[in-house]
Amino acid sequence: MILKNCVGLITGASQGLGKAFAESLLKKGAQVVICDINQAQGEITRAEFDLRYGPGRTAFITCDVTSLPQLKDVFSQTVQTFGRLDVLCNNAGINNENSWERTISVNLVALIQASYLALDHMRRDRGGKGGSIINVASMSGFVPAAHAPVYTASKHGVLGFTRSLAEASSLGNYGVRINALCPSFVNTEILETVNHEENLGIFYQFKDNVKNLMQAFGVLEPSDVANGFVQLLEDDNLNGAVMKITTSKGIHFENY
Ligand SMILES: NC(=O)C1=CN([C@@H]2O[C@H](COP(=O)(O)OP(=O)(O)OC[C@H]3O[C@@H](n4cnc5c(N)ncnc54)[C@H](O)[C@@H]3O)[C@@H](O)[C@H]2O)C=CC1
Ligand SMILES: CC/C=C\C[C@H](O)/C=C/C=C\C=C\C=C\C(=O)[C@@H](O)C/C=C\CCC(=O)O
Repeated sequence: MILKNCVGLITGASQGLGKAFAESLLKKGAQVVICDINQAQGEITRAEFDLRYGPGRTAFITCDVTSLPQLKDVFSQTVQTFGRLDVLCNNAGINNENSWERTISVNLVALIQASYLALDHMRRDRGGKGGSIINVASMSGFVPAAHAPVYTASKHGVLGFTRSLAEASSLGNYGVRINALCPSFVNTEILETVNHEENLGIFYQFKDNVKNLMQAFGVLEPSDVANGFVQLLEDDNLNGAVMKITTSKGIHFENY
């Protein structure tokens, strides 16, 4: 996909990885819609992008991705504002074993809902122009995590859903590529959750285990992951791919 002039929608993009993904699209000449439950930070990020990349290329929409009406409104506003939708990145995610139902709602259910809404706009077999969906999973889709069993389950679900929807898209000639991104630990706010019992709940006793993992495996920067994000978008041969990004091996793919 040529990213210049494309339109990308990224969930949970007020900060962290989503913000880095949005910026990588802007650098390629695309237009972006960033949506997030954190309105204050989202407005700050939009203003920052307006200054850096010019006004009118970034829209921010406040949205709780677990609300289907709000999610539908984001897609409608995206097409109303920029005329089309070429890229969806399901990035919004939380790590909370206490509110584990919400963790599943944000990390998996909302990702599924948004993927289906994007397909409604993109599918060539229904008059769309095709497109690309990137679902943000995690290396916890491969490595057990005593501190976060439900978070881990949500990311395993993202991988299964992504690979299966990609198969459906291929067999059904949707013209939509659907791939997964599995970063190892990245220097963002979510890493802070390991220090809070309100996040880890009964698994707080294992907080040192995950800190040892971070020590062993290292911590990436968002820009390292954004490079993989762009590769998944620009390489039209990739559909159903599971890209891993680690400090030890960099960008590589799971061969199932
Ligand atoms: N930081 C890391 O070590 C890794 C993160 N990931 C994944 O990357 C994605 C992005 O997380 P990070 O940028 O690292 O953390 P982050 O906590 O900085 O960013 C998450 C963003 O999602 C937003 N968000 C949370 N719940 C939402 C909701 N209901 N509706 C809309 N937005 C919501 C937050 O406001 C925040 O802006 C997540 O899916 C996470 O699981 C995957 C592997 C490693
Ligand atoms: C607690 C913070 C919340 C979320 C951060 C993130 O989603 C959780 C990650 C959990 C585990 C990360 C494991 C990282 C492993 C590596 O970096 C690899 O180098 C070693 C593991 C497997 C090697 C297989 C391979 O690289 O293909």
